[in-house]
Amino acid sequence: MSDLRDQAPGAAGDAAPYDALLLLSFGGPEGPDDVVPFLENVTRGRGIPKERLKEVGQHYFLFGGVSPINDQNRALLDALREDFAQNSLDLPVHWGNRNWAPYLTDTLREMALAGHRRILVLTTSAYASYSGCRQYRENLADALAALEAEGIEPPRVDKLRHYFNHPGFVRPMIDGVLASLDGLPEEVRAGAHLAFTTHSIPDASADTSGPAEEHGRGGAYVREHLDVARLIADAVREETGVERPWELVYQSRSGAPHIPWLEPDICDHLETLHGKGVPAVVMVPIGFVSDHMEVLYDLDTEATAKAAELGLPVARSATVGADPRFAAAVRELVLERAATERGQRVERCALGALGPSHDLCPVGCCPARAPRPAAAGADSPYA
Ligand SMILES: CC1=C(CCC(=O)O)c2cc3nc(cc4[nH]c(cc5[nH]c(cc1n2)c(C)c5CCC(=O)O)c(CCC(=O)O)c4C)C(CCC(=O)O)=C3C
Ligand SMILES: [Fe+2]
Repeated sequence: MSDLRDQAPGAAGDAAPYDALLLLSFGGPEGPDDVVPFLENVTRGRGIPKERLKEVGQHYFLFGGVSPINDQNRALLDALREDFAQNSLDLPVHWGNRNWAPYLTDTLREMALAGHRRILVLTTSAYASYSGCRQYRENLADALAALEAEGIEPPRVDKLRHYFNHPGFVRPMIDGVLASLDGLPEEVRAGAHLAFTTHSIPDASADTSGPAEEHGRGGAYVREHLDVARLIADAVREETGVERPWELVYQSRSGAPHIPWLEPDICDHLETLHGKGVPAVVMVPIGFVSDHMEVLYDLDTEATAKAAELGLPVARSATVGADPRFAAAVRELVLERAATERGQRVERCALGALGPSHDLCPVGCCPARAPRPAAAGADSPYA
């Protein structure tokens, strides 16, 4: 039976009970003097070897000490505001980061003082994992605790569901792969492999990613990436009429060498494919929402140099960035969640085999090594 309230006039642009959207991201340095303090923020208490930090610092210095992530978030903010305005969704959009200015606590304080009481959070991470989900929820809990300590009533925060399988996230990447294939020399195009790539994480955090009942080898993190990779590979096959082999591989490993992280690494993978006589490869960075430093350095610089050394033609396909289809997807997710919170039944759009992700992370979802308070989940100490 259809719920009449679903069709109520005016409901299309109604974000109630939410009164603001918060874009929550990683943050990055904006000049050479920022690089070391930024890396200190990122790695505080996380046991990254000094050598690795020096190396990663060099990646930033190679680009003038400027991470691309902040300008990409500014572009996403513009795209969201434009999409909301064009679709009569009256919802202010704010921005705060985990590791660099504008810091999350400062943004939340401004939002609370401006009177926002129910805030919906969009993170720049599409998949389940400790780094991409729970750690942001811990950051939210820390920020809310800081406001409380200042005598400010903390607003209520909810987090949008994972959007890895939303068509507004997947479709732009399909088009990116098609464009990359077009850019390859014609004689190698049909034989090109697709190498889907994402951030490596420790095996132990992959295995415990997602809700507890989904834990197991690779966990939700690997399963979600495999689902997106298969969706893109299927669409590309349908649209080009060519069956291309594909694999999910990893990049940007850090941590101590004796701790197992997800493999194979993209560079080793390129070497393996070259050894097998594969004529070309499209690297598809499905793990990244925009062209982060991991994309500019680890793929466009390091892996591309490796391929040149091998004499293997490669292309790197586009990330979603501020694509208007992604902005529209965020609007749909906001309206979906708002309607759900109002007790209405809504369609939850999702492609692939896994279905729409949960709204509320259950207890035991993507656990931390050392438990800490996390907001916007079933185990949140806040309402
Ligand atoms: C899964 C995942 C994402 C994707 C989801 C998401 O987007 O959140 C992501 C994103 C990002 N990671 C970033 C940068 C860094 N990540 C590091 C370290 C680590 N990342 C990890 C995982 C992830 N990271 C892990 C398990 C570590 C080990 C230490 C720890 O357990 O915390 C380090 C320390 C040095 C190093 O070891 O590499 C840096 C500098 C930037 C900014 C890039 C820019 O400036 O454009 C972004 C978007
Ligand atoms: Fe990272």
